[in-house]
Amino acid sequence: MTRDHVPSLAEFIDGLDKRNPGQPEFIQAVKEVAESVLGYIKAHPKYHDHQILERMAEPDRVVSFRVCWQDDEGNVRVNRGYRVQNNNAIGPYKGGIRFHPSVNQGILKFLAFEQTFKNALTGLPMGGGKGGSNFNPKGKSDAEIMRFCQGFMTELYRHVGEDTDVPAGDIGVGGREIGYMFGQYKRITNRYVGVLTGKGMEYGGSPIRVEATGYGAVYFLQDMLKHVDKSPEGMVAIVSGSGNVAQHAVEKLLHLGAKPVTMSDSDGFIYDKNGIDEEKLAFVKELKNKRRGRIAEYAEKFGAEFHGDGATPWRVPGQLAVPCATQNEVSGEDAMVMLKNGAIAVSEGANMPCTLQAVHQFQAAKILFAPGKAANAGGVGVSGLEMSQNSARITWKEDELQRLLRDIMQGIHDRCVKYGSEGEGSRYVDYVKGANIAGFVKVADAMIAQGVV
Ligand SMILES: NC(=O)C1=CN([C@@H]2O[C@H](COP(=O)(O)OP(=O)(O)OC[C@H]3O[C@@H](n4cnc5c(N)ncnc54)[C@H](OP(=O)(O)O)[C@@H]3O)[C@@H](O)[C@H]2O)C=CC1
Ligand SMILES: O=C(O)CCC(=O)C(=O)O
Repeated sequence: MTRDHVPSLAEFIDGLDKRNPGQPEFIQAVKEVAESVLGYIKAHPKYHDHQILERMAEPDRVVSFRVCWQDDEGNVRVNRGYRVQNNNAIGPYKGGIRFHPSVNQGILKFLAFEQTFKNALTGLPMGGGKGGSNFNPKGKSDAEIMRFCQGFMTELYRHVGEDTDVPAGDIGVGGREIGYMFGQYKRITNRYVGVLTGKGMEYGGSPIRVEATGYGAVYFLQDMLKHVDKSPEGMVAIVSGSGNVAQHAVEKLLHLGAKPVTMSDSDGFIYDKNGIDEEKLAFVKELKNKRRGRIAEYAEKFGAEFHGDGATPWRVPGQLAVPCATQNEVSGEDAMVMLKNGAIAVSEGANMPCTLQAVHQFQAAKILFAPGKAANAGGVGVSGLEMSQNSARITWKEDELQRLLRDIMQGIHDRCVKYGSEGEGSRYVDYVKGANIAGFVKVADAMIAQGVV
């Protein structure tokens, strides 16, 4: 690539594809960003001179390791663990750990790349990383989970630290797993530091970290609606997932007077025409967080519909959609049906839940569409605040954190509007473009200031 030739999208993706074979999710995540920023790079040649996008799309480091553990029958089991440290131009690497059988290097590279932009959007000093393992926590006993977490941290501890890389939870990793990993880090290093976020309140956690991702995604939805003089009150909301993010998205939708009617897990989804209320949500929390059961039980208990065989809820009519399960759960076809059914706003609680085809459908229809790197940044935002509290060895009050989360989400919305507005005479904001350019500029300027490294 010559210095005076900014690559076309096709040229850029062709090179990326060749360098990253068999990693479709990573290519997809980078392509979505490249679609937004290549024009901006053309207009600001310093970013091309410094090869910023090419550098951002090549992780600083990918660590892969063996995790050995023993199951309850005494069998030795082997899994693969990873940490992808994508970019630390604006702060220590930061991002969750995922335990799911689908985890591979390409999926973690996509998540670490997204995280770099997301963390920049929060306005806090955090670089981007992500880790995980192909370990399947489903059906494992508590003792097996503990032994696996200890095995995972026995290698990971060399690569993380409160000023180096600070992991947190993600799919399959919640408070229980963070506790076991924190205990093992402390045992190996004999140091009591904020090396992980999402910790329990008894040992350095932050108020509202548990709620922050789901609440934040709904705050972002509220801000997008407010920008066009609307509010979520009275609107029907389609939610997927039933884990941490989905539960708190449903909770905040209820606070704001919306009517959530669906939730899901990998077996299928429930459709409750009467609406999921506080009491029904309390049942889901107990089912998923304590008994670790399946969402189908909701349908039996409350007489709602259950659609099995891994069905997703996107054909259920509703004005609002908050996908909170996993990547690529909303196809282009789903998007068409949602638009036909009257969807006016989509806020991605999960990371990249919409395929690129779905994103293009929403952009073409000019509905309100918030990409995950903007909409679900509340979780990592409060993680950043947990890091600050740990450094100062204090815990702030819950209402202060509630206020700070609201401010962070408002700040992200404003940054998206700054770079994603269509211009005079139009109120339409392309939040994908806005989030990508705002995140890019912040990281890019820091990289340029720090030289060719
Ligand atoms: N936790 C956080 O703070 C943040 C999470 N996110 C993103 O939000 C999403 C959900 O995370 P979180 O709620 O923490 O995870 P949880 O593990 O708490 O819940 C995940 C939910 O998604 C479902 N799910 C997972 N994988 C699949 C799949 N392949 N197909 C269908 N359903 C699936 C799970 O069902 P089942 O139990 O059957 O697998 C479960 O209902 C992820 O994309 C994550 O990256 C983003 C920002 C922060
Ligand atoms: O809280 C964190 O550090 C990261 C949360 C996360 O994994 C994400 O934002 O996708």
